Amino acid sequence: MAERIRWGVLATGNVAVTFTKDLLVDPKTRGVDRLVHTVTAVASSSSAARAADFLKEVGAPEDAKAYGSYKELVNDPNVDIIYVSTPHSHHFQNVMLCLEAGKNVLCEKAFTVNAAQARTVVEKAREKNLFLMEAVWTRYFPLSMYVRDLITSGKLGNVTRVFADNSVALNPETTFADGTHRMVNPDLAGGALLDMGIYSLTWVFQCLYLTQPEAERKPPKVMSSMQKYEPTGVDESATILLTFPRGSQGDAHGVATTSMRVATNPDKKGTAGPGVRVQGDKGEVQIMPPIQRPTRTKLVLHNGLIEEKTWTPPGPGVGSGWRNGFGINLHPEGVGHGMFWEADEAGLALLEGRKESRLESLEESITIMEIMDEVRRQGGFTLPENIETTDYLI
Ligand SMILES: NC(=O)C1=CN([C@@H]2O[C@H](COP(=O)(O)OP(=O)(O)OC[C@H]3O[C@@H](n4cnc5c(N)ncnc54)[C@H](OP(=O)(O)O)[C@@H]3O)[C@@H](O)[C@H]2O)C=CC1
Ligand SMILES: O=C1OC[C@@H](O)[C@H](O)[C@H]1O
Repeated sequence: MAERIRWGVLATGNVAVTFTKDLLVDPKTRGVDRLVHTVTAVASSSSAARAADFLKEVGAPEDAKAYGSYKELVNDPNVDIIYVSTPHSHHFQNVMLCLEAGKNVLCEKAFTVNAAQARTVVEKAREKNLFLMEAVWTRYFPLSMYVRDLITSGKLGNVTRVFADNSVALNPETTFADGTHRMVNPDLAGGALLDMGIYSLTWVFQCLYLTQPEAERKPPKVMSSMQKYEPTGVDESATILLTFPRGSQGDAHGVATTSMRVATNPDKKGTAGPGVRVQGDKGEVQIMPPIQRPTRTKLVLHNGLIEEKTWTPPGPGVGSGWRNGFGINLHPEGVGHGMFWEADEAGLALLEGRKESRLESLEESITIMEIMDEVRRQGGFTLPENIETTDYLI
């Protein structure tokens, strides 16, 4: 008999809609029979009416509660785990609120705005013996598992280089002309690095760090360059060179790039080539963009083997559309978005009593935040003090 995971949703913006619709897809459609997800409550800081509209929009059960404040949500005894989907500027305060109230948490990326905040929430989760996970959904795709298996099985040989680019030409002066959108607004921790660069770093890390035996994982050295978006001072592009020490094997290099000025996928059809290249001495695997939700891979080996694969998330999922904040990206009917796989990992952890994800430990989330801190330091980019603080203000 499948066990029920009772979710609370904190904030009702774009990604919350997508995530919650995916959450409510029957897990059997993806071969999961140990659990079933349900939504028992949602909170909007705008109003209880907005929360009620959200519940209708996502097709939540009739008896789900709609709250007009996050505090009410974290105190609901019928919630096992809370999905935090505010802008990253607010993750630290919101995650602390949940943990202080004794709730398990799945928090959207970027986990926090800096490593000090990440360390603080991790300490709090451990002190309270609660589950905590950064919602980097890409890691949980079967496609990602395939790529990691190619690396650990030795099929690519010794993997010593990964290129990963996540860039979307957003035309920020026009798209975000008034400077208030979270992508460009420093008060909402705007900038390409924290929002999109995290996926480039995710690919580099899941290929060059997660695939190493735990005891041998070492943080990389960081060199980077950053370009600012003049109207608001956030970063519009970041280029990062990571050197992973590998002892006698020789170092491995990761090149992680991100930009809101140019595009990985200019025609949105993948014609321009891969967004990620994972290279070993026997060949490479390419991941076609968008790299946060990839559906196509190409394996190219030195021995002449070429293998292209398509990885469509099972449906019914969001079906008619995905609101990504910059417009609507349509998926065909019957195709899911793919956020359910990360929810399954969180749900299984609750059933098994685990306090962390198996595919991204809290130490790894902190290490990646440390790298983003260093990239911002090298680029001379700080966020407002009230966002960078580790003081819990609520
Ligand atoms: N995994 C993924 O694919 C994606 C992840 N994300 C991540 O999710 C987070 C949210 O992104 P997204 O949903 O696009 O953002 P939205 O702006 O669409 O939604 C954010 C929500 O947060 C709440 N909120 C609380 N305080 C504020 C504030 N001061 N300003 C704005 N909103 C506030 C609001 O909900 P309410 O009024 O109900 O409280 C708002 O609707 C980000 O951290 C982003 O990185 C985003 C897109 C895709
Ligand atoms: O996580 C994300 O993935 C999709 C993008 O559109 C969005 O900016 C980002 O937050």
